[in-house]
Amino acid sequence: MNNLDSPVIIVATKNKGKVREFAHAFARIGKEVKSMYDYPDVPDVVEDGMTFAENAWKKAKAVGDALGLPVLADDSGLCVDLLDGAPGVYSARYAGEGAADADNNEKLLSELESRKLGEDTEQPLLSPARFVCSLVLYDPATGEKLESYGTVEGFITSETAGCGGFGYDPLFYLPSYEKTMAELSMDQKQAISHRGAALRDLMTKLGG
Ligand SMILES: O=c1nc[nH]c2c1ncn2[C@H]1C[C@H](O)[C@@H](COP(=O)(O)OP(=O)(O)OP(=O)(O)O)O1
Ligand SMILES: [Mg+2]
Repeated sequence: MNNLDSPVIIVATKNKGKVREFAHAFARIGKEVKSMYDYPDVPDVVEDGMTFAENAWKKAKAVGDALGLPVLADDSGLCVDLLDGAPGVYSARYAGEGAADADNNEKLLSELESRKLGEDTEQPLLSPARFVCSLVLYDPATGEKLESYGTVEGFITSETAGCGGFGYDPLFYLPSYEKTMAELSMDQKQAISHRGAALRDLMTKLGG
């Protein structure tokens, strides 16, 4: 598998936050990122897998085969201990199909608050949680598939803070920074995030 030799990396995503992060990461090694916004005719992929890895593979396979070009797919999400790992693979549609990030964040807080009835709801850190990212690089010419994985541990906090990042970042608190993920710079997020870790894992597996 040597498709990272190409000057253009196609990422099988319509998430603009992911596109920004991949563009930033790959720019460091002189690569341009294209996304599904550059290939509007590629149909949406049904993400009905039971795991992040399964969904990443579904996206990579469907888009790679449709384009006849190597692609990178990302399936990621948030797993919250107090919610037994939810929203997990349902993170993007936690508040319903087509939900906006703000709706999902609100749903997360209301679910956590309802679980904590009778306890001290004033406490700012509601539950330990982790972000998870599965990446799949797929080359339809050879059928080769390379998988990587990354996580980051934190806590869900009771009030949103910060306007960087995307998704659940404003509620994801990192004790070592005393900040939410949305208060970090893109470089800081990349250094510690599930996506940054999965990208480093991928680079290692590609041999550098
Ligand atoms: O770094 C992150 N910071 C905050 N939230 C995040 C992050 N990474 C994933 N998430 C959340 C957002 C979304 O609710 C779900 C991903 O769902 P996921 O299906 O992988 O992506 P998506 O539907 O937004 O775009 P696409 O499938 O086209 O890649 O997890
Ligand atoms: Mg999705």
